[in-house]
Amino acid sequence: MPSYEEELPQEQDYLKRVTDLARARLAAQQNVAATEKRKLMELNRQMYENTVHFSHDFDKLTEANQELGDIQTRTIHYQMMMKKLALYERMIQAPYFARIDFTEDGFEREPIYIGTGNLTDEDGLDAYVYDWRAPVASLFYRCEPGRVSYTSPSGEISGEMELKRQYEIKSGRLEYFFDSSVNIMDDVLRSVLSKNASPKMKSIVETIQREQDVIIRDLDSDLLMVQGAAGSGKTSVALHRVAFLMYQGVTGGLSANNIIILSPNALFGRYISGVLPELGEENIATKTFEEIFEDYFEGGIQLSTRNNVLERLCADGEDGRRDLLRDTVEFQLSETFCEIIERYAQLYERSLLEMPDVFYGGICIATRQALRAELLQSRINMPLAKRLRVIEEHLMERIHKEKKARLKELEQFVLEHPEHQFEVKAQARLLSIKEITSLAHKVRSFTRLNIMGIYRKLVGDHDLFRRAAGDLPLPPNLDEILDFIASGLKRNSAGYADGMALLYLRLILMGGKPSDEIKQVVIDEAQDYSPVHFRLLQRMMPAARYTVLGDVNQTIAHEADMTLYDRIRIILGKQKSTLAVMNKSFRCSAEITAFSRRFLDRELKQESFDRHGEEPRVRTAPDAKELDTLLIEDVRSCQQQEFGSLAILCKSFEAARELYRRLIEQPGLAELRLVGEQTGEIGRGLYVMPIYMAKGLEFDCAFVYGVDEAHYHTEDDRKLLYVACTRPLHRLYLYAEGEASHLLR
Ligand SMILES: Nc1ncnc2c1ncn2[C@@H]1O[C@H](COP(=O)(O)OP(=O)(O)OP(=O)(O)O)[C@@H](O)[C@H]1O
Repeated sequence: MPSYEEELPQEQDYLKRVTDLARARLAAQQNVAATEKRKLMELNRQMYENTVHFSHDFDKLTEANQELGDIQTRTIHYQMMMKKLALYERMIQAPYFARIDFTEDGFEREPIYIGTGNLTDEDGLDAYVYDWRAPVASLFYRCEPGRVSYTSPSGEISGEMELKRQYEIKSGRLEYFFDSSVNIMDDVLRSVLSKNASPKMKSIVETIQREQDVIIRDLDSDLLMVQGAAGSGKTSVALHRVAFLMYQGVTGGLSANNIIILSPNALFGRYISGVLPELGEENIATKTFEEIFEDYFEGGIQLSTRNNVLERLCADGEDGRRDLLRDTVEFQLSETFCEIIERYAQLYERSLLEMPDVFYGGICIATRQALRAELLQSRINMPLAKRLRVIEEHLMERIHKEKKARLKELEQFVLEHPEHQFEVKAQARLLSIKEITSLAHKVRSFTRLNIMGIYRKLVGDHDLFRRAAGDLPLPPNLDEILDFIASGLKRNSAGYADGMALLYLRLILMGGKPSDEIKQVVIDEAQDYSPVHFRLLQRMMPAARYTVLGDVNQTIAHEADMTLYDRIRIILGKQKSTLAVMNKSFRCSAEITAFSRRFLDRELKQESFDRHGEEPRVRTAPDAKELDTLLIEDVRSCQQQEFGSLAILCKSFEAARELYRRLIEQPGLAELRLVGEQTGEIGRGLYVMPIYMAKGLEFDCAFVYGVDEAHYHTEDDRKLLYVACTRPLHRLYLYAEGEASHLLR
């Protein structure tokens, strides 16, 4: 076998060829792109001038419309050019990170260099670098040298893998390379994981693990679910999978507007926003359910956020009130509540929707019976709101038909009553307009649905609620729950759980907005969603495929176990569903993972990647002042050790704010920042925040404050501690005033 020194010149030579080629490509593409840009700008200018000039000429406007189509096509083409330019720029810096030598049965040995994009020669026949998403690259992630096979679009391909090599290339220079075995791969991963946390999530393309790769490349499942321990790479896998599905775009797969990523809050959305661009893909906007609500209600109802509910559930307060809020929210987001809303919607249509006789000029143009008959005869699978619109149109047509005759009557009326302002015809027309306007208003009072009003009627009338529920199981404290909901409803604003129920009611009564273009829905932190969320998605995007990732041990203020995944499968109703499990945590050191294990459901195993650090420490003090002193000491010590991101985690925002006020006074802690609902982004530095806002994020060091028995003693608290203790990569400290909670034992 040739030695490192013998191989080095060949490798350097290959790198030079590849970077030279990337440079040449970049230069050529830059010229083409510059010409294309000029053309596009010229077309845009012409289009603008023509549209202004011909704004009254229909033919010219049609022509302009066609031009607009051309511009859009050229813009897409231009964007693809820009993507290529970015790829060549990346390749000049580091064109590949791995190589495998593969001899396909019946062919010659071929070195396959793997990077974040494809690079071929001019005619596209010889590949210099393969994209990590190409089928052959899966050998690098899944196999050891020896007899191997991979799945390509044309079927299973077998052969011999002779070499598996990794490279460190910086600024176009080969720093070193090594031939990898399992142990060496682990060393590389250990070195990657030992680094400090970064403010934005990073790509893991060079160290994707076998079980992660299987999930990333799955093309068979309509519903792919992943239960993964904290820090096992769920979010990373989700984003690499999105990049993979977009790569399939070349062969008829997905573009950015075919994918939606649901994120628990805006802060998390921003944290993950760097990964796809780093992989050379367009970023995909993440959405929260609060934003989806806003898309439908368009500012008509102000919705309070889920974080707001979590705060009320986690903050200090009267236990009874908190329990009632928890019961209420749990019930509102449940399957039963959805079922009740569905039954209520039917009841509303059949017997609660009141339609009066409609009179015009003293004549009945439609009786209530006729209107009801028309409603029932209309297409039953059309949402009620649409059928009512048809009725409204019919009524207005009838009114317009009678208008002339009615005008004659009104002229006669005006003649008989001489005390009017204008001449007879004008006065009659004025009366006619007023009459029709008021009638249209009356018609709309029953053809236009007021979702908030309909919902308020349901939750405000206990008998009606029970009637709608029929034989469904109801909570024992239903009356209390309904009073609690009704008292919280305002005219133009709603709590988060009300909002989800309102959205569900709206989709049933008014139908969804067409969103056939969404083909893949990615849901991270799935354990935070309830049946209503999955039912909403099912109604909004029935044809989409789903990737759902969660950890039932990380629920906050509600219960979840492995049956969560069965329920998701049933609600989404997908034929081909798969549940994968990822147990190994890559985020925390082995000591932190071992410590966090005490908060886990025993049935779910959790392993740690073999990376070691200091043991977590539980610190206690008799009063808050002394406890603060210990905390400050630890924070300073971590800062001196050059840890860049530090988070002090409290049970609620209220507790975080109180601690913030005390600490900000301390010398040397001026950079401390309080993270709340309004915080857009967090970078390196020292933060204090509620645990529920730290979900999905990671820090070098975490300081979990206030873990005394009084604050942490329930099952919910146990899960909250699990979330908090699995945030740090390197250091974990916990602080209790008096005795620490028994949950820490
Ligand atoms: N194969 C890998 N190679 C390198 N780093 C990895 C790998 N898998 C995961 N990581 C790292 O582990 C950390 C945790 O990953 P990630 O946030 O995706 O986990 P998670 O399961 O979503 O966590 P949580 O349950 O807390 O939401 C990140 O820093 C990520 O970069």
